[in-house]
Amino acid sequence: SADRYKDPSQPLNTRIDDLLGRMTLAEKIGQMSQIEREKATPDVINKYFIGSVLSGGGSVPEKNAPPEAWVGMVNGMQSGALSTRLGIPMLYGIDAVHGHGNVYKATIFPHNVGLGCTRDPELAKRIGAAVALEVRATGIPYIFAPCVAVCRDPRWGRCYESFSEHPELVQNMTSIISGFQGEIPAGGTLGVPFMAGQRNVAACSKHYVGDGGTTNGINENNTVATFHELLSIHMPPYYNAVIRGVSTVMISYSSWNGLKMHANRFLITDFLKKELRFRGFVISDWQGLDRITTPEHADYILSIKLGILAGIDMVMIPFNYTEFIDGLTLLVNNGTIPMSRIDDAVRRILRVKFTMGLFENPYADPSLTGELGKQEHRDLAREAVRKSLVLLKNGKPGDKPLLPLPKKAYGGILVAGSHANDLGSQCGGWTITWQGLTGNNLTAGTTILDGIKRAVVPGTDVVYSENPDAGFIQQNKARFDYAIVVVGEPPYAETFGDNLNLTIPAPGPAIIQNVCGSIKCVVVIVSGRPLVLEPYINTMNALVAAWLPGTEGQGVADVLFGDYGFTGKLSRTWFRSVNQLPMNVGDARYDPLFPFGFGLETQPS
Ligand SMILES: OC[C@@H]1[C@@H](O)[C@H](O)[C@@H](O)c2nc(-c3ccccc3)cn21
Repeated sequence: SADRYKDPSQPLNTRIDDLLGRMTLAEKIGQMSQIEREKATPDVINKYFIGSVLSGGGSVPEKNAPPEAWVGMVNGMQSGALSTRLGIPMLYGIDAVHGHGNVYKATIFPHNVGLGCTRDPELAKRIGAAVALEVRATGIPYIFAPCVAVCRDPRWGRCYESFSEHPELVQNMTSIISGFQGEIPAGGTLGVPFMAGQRNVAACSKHYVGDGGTTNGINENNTVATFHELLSIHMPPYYNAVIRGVSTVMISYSSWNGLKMHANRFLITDFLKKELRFRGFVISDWQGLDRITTPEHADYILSIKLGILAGIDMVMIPFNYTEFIDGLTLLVNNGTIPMSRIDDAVRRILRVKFTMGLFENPYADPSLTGELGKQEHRDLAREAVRKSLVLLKNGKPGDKPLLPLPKKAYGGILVAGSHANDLGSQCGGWTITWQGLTGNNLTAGTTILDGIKRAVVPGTDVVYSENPDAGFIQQNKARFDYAIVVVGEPPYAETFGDNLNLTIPAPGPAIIQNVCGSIKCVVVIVSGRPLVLEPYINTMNALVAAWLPGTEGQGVADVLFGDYGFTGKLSRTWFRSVNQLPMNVGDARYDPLFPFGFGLETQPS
């Protein structure tokens, strides 16, 4: 019979059943294998029937690769997949967690901690749609986003990837999935994988489950919680993600009450697949199987057995693919893993690939390359920056408000602090490289200082000094109308961001004390999370949390100078001292410097 699986007019399950029925074990296991692009030559993809390829953080075809280079790379790999006996297209995945972060000149949006402060699910959806277009500009149809972690301790290095400590706010921001994948139309079926068309991407809600609840925020560690606490704090965003038709779910490195999530059959199969009726595919994290054992990779056969039997469908291997393929083949052939488990995994993978139209559209749409870094997307990102900033203080007690700042400053304006003129630091981790970069050469964007200079009336003297010394300040303190001090955290990702003291890195505190001690100042904090502020807050006239705004630094000036009012509200509790942590809204003992939901407002001037 003609290959019915190739006929898009056939019902979805007919296509899946027809194709599955034709597949050898090797072809099935190939579909469950995701490898890193460094290993993914067309020949390897063809020979091992590889179903998916990824770019790890910073893994690019060449430095500053243009969209065309990405398209060429992905299409080359795809040709390897389509030349196999059954011609099942491969699925290329990448972390587009605040815009297409790995790609030179992509629009970088505020990280999720800032988006949570906008309280604007519609904005998040618009951002998702824009990110989907920038990802498609590079020929990629699948992203490992959104992270729907409910970060309960800001000492966690990934707290900025979480929309909020409050599960309901995270649930509301899952609207970004409907931006990435498109909105399920009225009359459409909720709760099954959905993708509207070829200007959308398949999404991945991560990391299932409880990644944001580990002890002391230690990355990949243990989340101690009753089942009720897990369901009420960490699980809610997955209900919304599944209903919105999220195509995939990624498993967390962390453990729940001492059991590795990657080996948790109850939560992956019995709860996510059966109770929540998730119909897409479950993907491991990078070497997630290896890390089931301590030390990691100590018994890879055991890892494969536990992970696959738990219900993982696709494995982000990502390098030792022959070891994985051989190991899984052995476990099926010796009856340890039943063919029914393999068929469930492949069925889910094929459902996503058929649903997203990958069989009909395996190659990139070259007409979309112009979507990367498009001004319209940058304007959207700038709007998101404006709405994400939170005004925490505006004038000392008894003083009149300092913000909005006057655009005319007769004596001039002093701008100080490393983060005023550092595009990389304002973007944070997952930007160009995995850990992110400092400096201004990493990609295209505008720094906070650029924005300030463009906002003030022409001729206004804007003096930038990264770390002005006491002498300079004494000589000039009568000169400047006011100062803007921008300090914060360096870029980081994952474990590198774990931090138990959460102090503003030096010389930030000294700059605050030196400048604000002599000149009226507004302090802008560029960070992935709340930091220790209490010792300095009285010297500041005004204080703004800017989070990790991304490439559109002008959005900061837009609200500082009153083109737009401040509207942002804290998505996280701002603690007084790390000794209080973890401390979240709703806790019996709750004594924050600024509570969840706090944010002063200003009117546009
Ligand atoms: O980039 C792919 C995935 C990403 O989607 C996950 O959110 C994240 O947990 C992650 N960590 C690594 C990773 C960790 C350590 C060394 C090398 C890579 C890889 N990845």
